[in-house]
Amino acid sequence: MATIKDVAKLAGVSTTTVSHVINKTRFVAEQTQQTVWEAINTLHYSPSAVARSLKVNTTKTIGLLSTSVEAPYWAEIIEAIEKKCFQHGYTLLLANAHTDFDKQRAYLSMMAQKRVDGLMVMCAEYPESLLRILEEHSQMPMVVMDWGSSQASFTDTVEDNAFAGGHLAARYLLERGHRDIGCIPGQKERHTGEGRLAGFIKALQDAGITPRDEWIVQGDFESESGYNAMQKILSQKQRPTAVFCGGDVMAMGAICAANEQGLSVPHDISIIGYDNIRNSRYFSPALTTIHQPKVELGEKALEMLLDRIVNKRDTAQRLEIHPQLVERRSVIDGPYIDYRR
Ligand SMILES: Nc1nc2[nH]cnc2c(=O)[nH]1
Repeated sequence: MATIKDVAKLAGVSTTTVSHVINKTRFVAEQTQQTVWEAINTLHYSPSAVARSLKVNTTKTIGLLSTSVEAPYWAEIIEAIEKKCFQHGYTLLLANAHTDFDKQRAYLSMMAQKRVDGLMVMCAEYPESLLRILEEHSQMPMVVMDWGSSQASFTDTVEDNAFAGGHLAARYLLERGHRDIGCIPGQKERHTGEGRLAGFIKALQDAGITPRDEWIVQGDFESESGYNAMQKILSQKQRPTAVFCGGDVMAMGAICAANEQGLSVPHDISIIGYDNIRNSRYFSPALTTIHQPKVELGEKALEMLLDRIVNKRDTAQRLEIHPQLVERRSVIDGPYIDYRR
């Protein structure tokens, strides 16, 4: 592989001049620049990022400590981050730790050793042990993307207003004349599980309805859990007329369970999801859902992190995104439509 010395020799200049041409760090005469680039192209020389990093003390690399890329929700956020990183000339280093603490610790240490310029964190669950090691690594500029309203002085955060989104979903069902409403939330340990459920419960209580425990069946954001939870809800003597699923993928499982029991969504039971994953428009029926601004979440988080890196900001910032209702075909009017308050 050609080295910078080979390029300098072929171009008849010093290695310092080659370096200045590549990095545009000092004026070099037009003709000399051209000779150097011709030598670079002839030798297929590729400048060493390692050597550059040692010189300028940045690696132009962003680390992402995440959960998985398997679920569409994560995939859409990570895609947005990766695109933005590319636009800004950064390489994204992806570390899926699957809520495994040993893996999270190992990856954090690798990111630190690789001298990433900044760290994005999307670990889904934040037990004390994880928070402690994140704080231990807070010499790296950091943004935590899914930690809700939690405030920490060592990192930037993004508030996704999960409570407001759950409230919005339940309010919509109430306004469409449903009062017997079930829920399949994601894990309580996750802000998107607990926050969305809390908003749902509050909306029912505000409408004078006591949520029925037997209609709130725990899911885990996977389609199988939505399927099993819906089977459990439908096996009861009295059934709800509508169900709020705390994630679209669980809604997909729930629709499948209803269909297999000979029920039609929305005519026999209405279903509303959350996330507005790309494919939810192609569910059968097209899913009414709460839009989580995933692209905005990824982009805003990265921009906040770059601000920390480039402008050396060291005070914590918090940005917000806001969920929105997307009406499609999986909810119809319930039996109380004429008695709405
Ligand atoms: N799969 C998955 N989807 C989500 N949507 C919102 N939160 C989550 C999560 O933790 N996992």
